[in-house]
This record gives sequence, structure tokens and C-alpha cells, in this order.
Amino acid sequence: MISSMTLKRIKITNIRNLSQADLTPVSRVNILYGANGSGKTSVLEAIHFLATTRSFRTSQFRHLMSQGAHHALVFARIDPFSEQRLSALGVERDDQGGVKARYDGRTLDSAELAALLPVQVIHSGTFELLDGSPTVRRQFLDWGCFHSESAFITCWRSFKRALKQRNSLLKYGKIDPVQMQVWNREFVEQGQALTDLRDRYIQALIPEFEQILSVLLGDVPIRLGFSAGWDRKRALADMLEENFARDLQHGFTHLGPQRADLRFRLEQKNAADILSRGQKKLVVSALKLAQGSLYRRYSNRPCIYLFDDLPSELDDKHCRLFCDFISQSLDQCFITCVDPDTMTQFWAADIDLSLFHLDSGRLSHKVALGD
Ligand SMILES: Nc1ncnc2c1ncn2[C@@H]1O[C@H](COP(=O)(O)OP(=O)(O)OP(=O)(O)O)[C@@H](O)[C@H]1O
Repeated sequence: MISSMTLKRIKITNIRNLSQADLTPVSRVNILYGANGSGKTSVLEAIHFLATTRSFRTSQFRHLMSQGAHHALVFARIDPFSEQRLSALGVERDDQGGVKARYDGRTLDSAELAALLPVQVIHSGTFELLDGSPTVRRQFLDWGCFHSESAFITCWRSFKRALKQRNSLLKYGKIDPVQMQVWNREFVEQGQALTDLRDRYIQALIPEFEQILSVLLGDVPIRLGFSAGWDRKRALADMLEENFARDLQHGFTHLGPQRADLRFRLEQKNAADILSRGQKKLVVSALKLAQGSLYRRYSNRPCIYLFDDLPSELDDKHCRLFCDFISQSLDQCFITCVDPDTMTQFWAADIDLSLFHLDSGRLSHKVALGD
């Protein structure tokens, strides 16, 4: 039985055009509608901030905080482990760089917060999973590994540290062979473990992705593949040794798990070069929904999904398929759209659904479907 982790009450202070907003969502489908610029995405940003301390659209926090404000705060009541009691989660950042996440009276670090409130966003930037830089795809992959393997975070941090130390030795040119050997050994050990975790995760994700894609998009044979960051016919240690002169010349480590990537192929070509925008949206959505589905299987807990402008790029048929799929999951969803009629027509009458209206940064609760 999957627990019913949901956000029960959300209070937002100083996120973009929301100086104060208070929302009591339902546990399944929450539709936020309003005119362009009314603040719908800002609500999603607030939830993402609560779950991660960051924006999903900008790396600069000052753009997420309301203009002229000195701090932003999002507070929620949640029951993440189905204990039938609500706990308080508050995330706050100020314009001096201070970040604080408090849950149930204690401070959380970023990994604890991420584990507490797994959130998936699908917005216009999610297309980057197909045609953006490999960094975006590694982040996607590592989100899945983090939530499915408890060993991942330690391994990932150790590998990052080894890579950083190795690169700084290479960069400053004065190689102490003993130190180099230490960091090479750590790079290989942690890098191999990291790659094994990523590989295992991808092998579990592929059938899930293909199944969801066939529901959302039909019979479009997109193949998802994993590239480890070096030719895996060669041992990682041998590869480091063979590339040492080149690494030293350029002052960084060329190959290894820091170059891992995902590939999407359609008829032997790069899928991003062939698919339409609507098809791309369905592919990246299938990826994110597949991650949520695996997460539920591993943890017995649902995810929180943020769908920014869900109907854009999709025709009615695909929008309906999308909503049908969401209806069958147990995730809590927040969906933005301009016109509520475009979205409300796609749901079964008995779905747990609520409508919220945004108007110039003011949020009001409308009726639940069927009320
Ligand atoms: N840091 C900020 N402080 C105050 N207002 C901001 C800030 N950043 C953005 N805004 C404004 O907040 C408003 C709401 O933006 P938001 O992206 O949430 O709108 P939206 O309802 O999702 O619109 P659309 O339908 O066009 O996507 C916009 O008018 C935007 O200019």
C-alpha cells in the first residue's frame, strides 16, 4: 500500500509576485488557472523551493524572491510517512545567501530535504532533457539514483571530491605522484561504483519509460541508452593511465563518469532532431513519469508533480491520455493552465480535484470538480 504523502497546507511569502499566498490543496489534482503573468508558475516555483530550496527556472535566487523583499519563506504541513499526523516544514532564504530548512523542529541539510519531499517538474525547460547539455541529463539520472539507492549520495560525493582533487593537481601542474595515485584510486573506485548504480537504475527505468511512452505517444520506437562517460570495454583505471598526458596538457580529467550521458535514438538518429515539439513534450514527460513510477516502487511513497502549462503543445487527444495516466497514479499534482475549461474536461467525475484561481498574485480557491 502506497502512503499518501501530500502537501496539506502551503503558505507562501515573497516568491515572485506572490507576496502572501495560502493554499490548501487536495491530495491528487490541483489546477491553478489565471491570465498570463497572474502567478501560476510562481506557485509551482514556491513548491519547488520548499522541496529543494531552489528555483526550477533560474539559478539566481534573487529572481525567485519578490522584488524589494529581503527574504522568502514557504511553509507547509505534510505527513510524508503516513503517520496520520501533520508535521511542519519551512524553507527560508534571505538576500544575504542564508538558507534554512526546518522539519518537525530540526534543521535539514539539502540531501535530507530532497529525500523528504521528492518533486518532479515538467515545464518548457524540461525539453533540455532531449536537446540540452549532458549536465541536465546527468542531473535527471542522478535524481533517480539518489532516490532509489541509499549508497548513491556518499558514492557521488566521494567521486566528486576525487575528481576535484585530481583536476586541481592537473591544473597546477605540480604532480605529487603519491597524491595523484591516491586520488586516481579513489576516482576509479567511486567512479566504478557510481557507474554501476547509474547503469542499474537506467536498466530499471528503460522498460518503465517505454511502457509509459507507448501509452502517451503510441508506437514511436524511441530507444533510451546510457553512456558511462568512457568506453566501458576499457577498465576505468587503464583509461585514466592512457589519457594522463592529455589530461595534464589541458589541466582536467577528460573521460569518466563526469561525462556520463543518456542517448535518445529514433530510427538510428538523434530523436531530438526528428520529433515535433508535442512529441518531445510527451517523451520528456514519459521520462519524468517513469521516474516517479520507479520511485513509488522503491519507496512506497508517491511524488509531487508540478506541470507548468500542461496543455501547451498537446492536442486534446494527447492531453486526455496524459490526464488519464496521471489519474491512475497516486501522486499529488499541481497543474497550471490559462483556461480552466481546457483542463477540467479531461478528468473522471470522481477524481479528487480542486481549482485555484490566480489574479495578479492573489490566489483564491474555487470549487472542486463536481461541486
Ligand atoms: N522577483 C519577482 N518579483 C516580483 N514579481 C515577479 C518576479 N519575477 C517575476 N515576477 C512577475 O510575476 C508575475 C507572475 O509570473 P508567473 O510566471 O508566475 O506567471 P504565470 O501566471 O505563470 O504566467 P504565464 O501564463 O504567462 O506563464 C509576472 O508578471 C512576472 O513578471
